[in-house]
Amino acid sequence: MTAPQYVAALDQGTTSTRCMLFDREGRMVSLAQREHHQHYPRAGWVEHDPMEIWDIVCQVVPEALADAGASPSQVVGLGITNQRETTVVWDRHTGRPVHNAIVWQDTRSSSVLPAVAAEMTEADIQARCGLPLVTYFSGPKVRWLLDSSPSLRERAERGDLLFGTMDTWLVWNLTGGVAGGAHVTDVTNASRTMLMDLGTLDWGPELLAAMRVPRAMLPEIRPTVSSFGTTVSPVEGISLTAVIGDQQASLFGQAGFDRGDAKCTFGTGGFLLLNTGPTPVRSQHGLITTVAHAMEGESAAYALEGSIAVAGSLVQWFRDSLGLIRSAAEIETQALTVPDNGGCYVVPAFTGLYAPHWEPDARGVIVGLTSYVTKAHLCRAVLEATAWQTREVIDAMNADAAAPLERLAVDGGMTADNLLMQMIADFLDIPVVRPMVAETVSRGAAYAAGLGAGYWPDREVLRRHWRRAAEWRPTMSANVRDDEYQRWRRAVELAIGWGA
Ligand SMILES: Nc1ncnc2c1ncn2[C@@H]1O[C@H](COP(=O)(O)OP(=O)(O)O)[C@@H](O)[C@H]1O
Ligand SMILES: O=P(O)(O)OC[C@H](O)CO
Repeated sequence: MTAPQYVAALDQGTTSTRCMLFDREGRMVSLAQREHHQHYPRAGWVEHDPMEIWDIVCQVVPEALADAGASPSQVVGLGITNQRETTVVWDRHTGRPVHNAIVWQDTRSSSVLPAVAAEMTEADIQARCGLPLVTYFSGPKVRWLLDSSPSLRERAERGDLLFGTMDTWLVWNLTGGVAGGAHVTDVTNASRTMLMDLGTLDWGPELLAAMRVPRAMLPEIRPTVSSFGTTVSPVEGISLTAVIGDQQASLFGQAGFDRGDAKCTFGTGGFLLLNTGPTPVRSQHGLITTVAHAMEGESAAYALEGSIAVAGSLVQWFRDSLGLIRSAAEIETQALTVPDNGGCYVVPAFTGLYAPHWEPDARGVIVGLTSYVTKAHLCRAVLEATAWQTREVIDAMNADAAAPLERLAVDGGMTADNLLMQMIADFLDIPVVRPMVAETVSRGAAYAAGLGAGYWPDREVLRRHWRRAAEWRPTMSANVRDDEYQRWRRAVELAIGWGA
């Protein structure tokens, strides 16, 4: 009997790293997962230790293989998916990072934005890369790092330092590191750096000049599904056949291959992506333009994205910083004990507001407090904050897109919360559907890697794996919805500018 074959996904996320193996029917056969530390050296700064993350990768990949009883030769391909924008700079000779990774949520680069804007107008930047000039993306983070030390800039210009998002850092280490690791990224990750020109899908010289990023430190950009090398560590001989940013991966994992397909992932943040097909669509309503995926030999598919910085992380803050709940799931049990928010609204603008506002100076507010308000009302307002933020990005998406979304496909850790899913259906006034497998990020990376390895013949086969697990239909009256939305908007107005 021949040994079974699998495809693997390595998902390096904001809070944890997971490795999963999938079989030909798209079933997950093993999972290994570890969390890494979050470092908050100052208010607004968020860092990860790239060496800790690499160590975790060295644990979870062999563990996932062992869990499935599989040898590396039984894995036809590995797909890497990752938290996007998070910036790593390391020395190509020693393999050591020169600084902790600067995480996508980190706002320290606000200090360099005026200098960038002086070299290139915001409108020009957005026209070239599809992104607003804010701290979220990698380019300003690299500029902050190199501006912070003349010696780092000198080493970067000499070609001694390498830049990468998490995918690049991991592929370089997986393929040998200082002993000849591949310095590569894929087009979805590159589209988040603010350094890639959306027209050419290559590094844009004008953007590099504005961000003062030397070309010598940048990886080669490849299609999402293509050859990224072969692993030499922590296990030998697995082909890296796909790399894809995690939010694009969940669109792919929900079989969102074609124009008009959309999904929203609710994890640390919330990310709504609409596949707009082979032509980039420029938003007039505060969404960003990004690459959805690119298959070797085909033109790229683009997406409109509505990014919400704080979704599940508000629940974590309630649990870990305020200690008001013991587990994330308790937010729902508490919220279910009251019929409404008691007049209270939470706008979690911890790192400013992302789409559709892009207000870096916004800060979190809780409004409507009276002595009537209890912990349960606050818990309800926490969940409503995610649902209203989703309504704002859906409104922007519907205003930009040819046709309004008729239903919303969802995934991510927060979709375990039935009350939240019902709120989203109510606030958006469309059905919300959740697929059977909520692990759509890893699934998307596995799909891409499996297509690259010829494990699956085409995307049609994968589309058949999608199964609906649950659906929530709107039940709220239009009057209540409209009144509540007005109150939410007033709360948002109070948040905007608070941190200026
Ligand atoms: N039952 C729940 N209700 C509300 N939020 C939840 C629930 N379970 C998990 N979460 C939130 O979901 C997030 C984890 O989701 P996950 O998709 O694993 O995130 P990520 O991939 O961004 O690390 C956490 O921020 C957590 O607070
Ligand atoms: O790792 P996640 O799931 O929090 O996703 C983070 C996003 O990629 C940030 O853009």
